[in-house]
Amino acid sequence: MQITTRLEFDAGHRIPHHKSQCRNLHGHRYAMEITLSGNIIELDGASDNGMVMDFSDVKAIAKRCVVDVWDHAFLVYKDDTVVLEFLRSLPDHKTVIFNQVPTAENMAAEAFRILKAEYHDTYGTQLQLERVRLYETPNSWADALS
Ligand SMILES: Nc1nc2c(c(=O)[nH]1)N=C([C@H](O)[C@H](O)COP(=O)(O)OP(=O)(O)OP(=O)(O)O)CN2
Ligand SMILES: [Zn+2]
Repeated sequence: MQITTRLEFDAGHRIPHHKSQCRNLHGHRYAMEITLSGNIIELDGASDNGMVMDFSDVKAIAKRCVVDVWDHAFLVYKDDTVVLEFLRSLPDHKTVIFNQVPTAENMAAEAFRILKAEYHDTYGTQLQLERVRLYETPNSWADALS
């Protein structure tokens, strides 16, 4: 069985050497879909009986580990020195430094890497993270898969 839940956040970024307008500083309303697989919990009386994992618990982990970190931050590539220097000049600015250019692909891969370690198979139901889908716009997304 697979389940998917969706969270949204706002962030700024740029793609430094992009051939077109994405080299400019700009932002997106990102959406992130988390897909988990596992057997359904069968435990009479448990809050999550009949679920792979409670959606609220799936979201709480994704929020704490990724969304709250990236929301209303500027996501900057570590070698984008001119922008990094500028961001460092702003007092208390929320900046997240990426080891790769913050494309939808690299963001999905980074979110997957972070979250994979956070969803634990506590009931022995083979629970595991299957996919992180990161929408950069309503029309374009990247999938990081297990
Ligand atoms: N494979 C990828 N291509 C592009 C990425 C990316 O992360 N992966 N990112 C960008 C830019 O960040 C840009 O902001 C998005 O590009 P684009 O789809 O052209 O933007 P639109 O506003 O035209 O998108 P709509 O879907 O029409 O709203 C570029 N390419
Ligand atoms: Zn963009």
